[in-house]
Amino acid sequence: MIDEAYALAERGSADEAVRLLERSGQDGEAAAWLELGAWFLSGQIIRRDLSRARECFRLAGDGGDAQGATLYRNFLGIGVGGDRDWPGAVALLRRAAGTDRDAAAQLALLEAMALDPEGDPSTTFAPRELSAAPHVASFEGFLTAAECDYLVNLALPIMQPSVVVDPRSGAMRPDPVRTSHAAMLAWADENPLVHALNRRIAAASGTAVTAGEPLQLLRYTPGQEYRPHFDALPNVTNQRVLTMLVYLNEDYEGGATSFPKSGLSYRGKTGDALLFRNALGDGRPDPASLHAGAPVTRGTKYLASRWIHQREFMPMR
Ligand SMILES: O=C(O)CCC(=O)C(=O)O
Ligand SMILES: [Fe+2]
Repeated sequence: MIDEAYALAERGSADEAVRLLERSGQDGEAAAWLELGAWFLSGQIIRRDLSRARECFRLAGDGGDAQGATLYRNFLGIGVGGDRDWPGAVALLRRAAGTDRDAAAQLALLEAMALDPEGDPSTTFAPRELSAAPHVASFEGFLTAAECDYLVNLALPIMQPSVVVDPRSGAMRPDPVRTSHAAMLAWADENPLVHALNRRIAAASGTAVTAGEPLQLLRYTPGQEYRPHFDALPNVTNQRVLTMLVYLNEDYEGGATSFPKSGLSYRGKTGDALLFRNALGDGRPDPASLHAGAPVTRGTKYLASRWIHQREFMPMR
């Protein structure tokens, strides 16, 4: 039936393909709702419609599809395709935790956090200033060791060679400047635990959580590095003004984050975070923000990286 829907869409009958998936969904085929939700989310076969995607994932989950249930819960926790309902997302997580090990792991970590009813940290963060130009600050013990382990285990099965933004075309492509592997936690992978960590990053950096690009989890094995580069992009109107890095482990050698213009070099312990400013007041890249991840010489370095823009990065409706 899903093959049939694809065949219809390829022949130009996308509306008919949608109706076919809807009919199978109504007949109890939960996988049809999941498929249709994916179509509405990607926008490749039919026009992107995030609220319809969210509704399809809800129907898939209600029909017993575990992936649909996960996607609906993630969208509810973030606020994609409709109102954000944090208590609702946590309640769904609690209901799933009996049979779903990942849901149980998320719930245990969330319950150990001091969060307000919206999922924002109820504590404040004290940065330690490391350098004024470029502006760099650290937050020691920003994530717990258990939170770091959770992120590493989440990333391992979905790691891909890292990409960079091509400054001419704007497209993402692999480049020898960045030889690590990375997992990008887009909305579908931004589960309530990841979302709570993104809100912690937003609170500590004094930014809106919607201004962040998807959290990236990076893995560097010996010889891999991120050569000197700027996170800020030339000629954009919604600049990547800040970067937050969180060091997820410490049992490796080499791999320090360094700022060649100021001579600052930082190697966080497990759970430490580094926040730096990439742009000048007017949004132009700050030349002093040049930085690098030095080659790892032994062991494996795991890092979480979040690029933060001036305004909302991607509309959620
Ligand atoms: O690996 C590092 O220490 C630097 C990572 C980095 O520069 C980035 O993710 O933008
Ligand atoms: Fe960077």
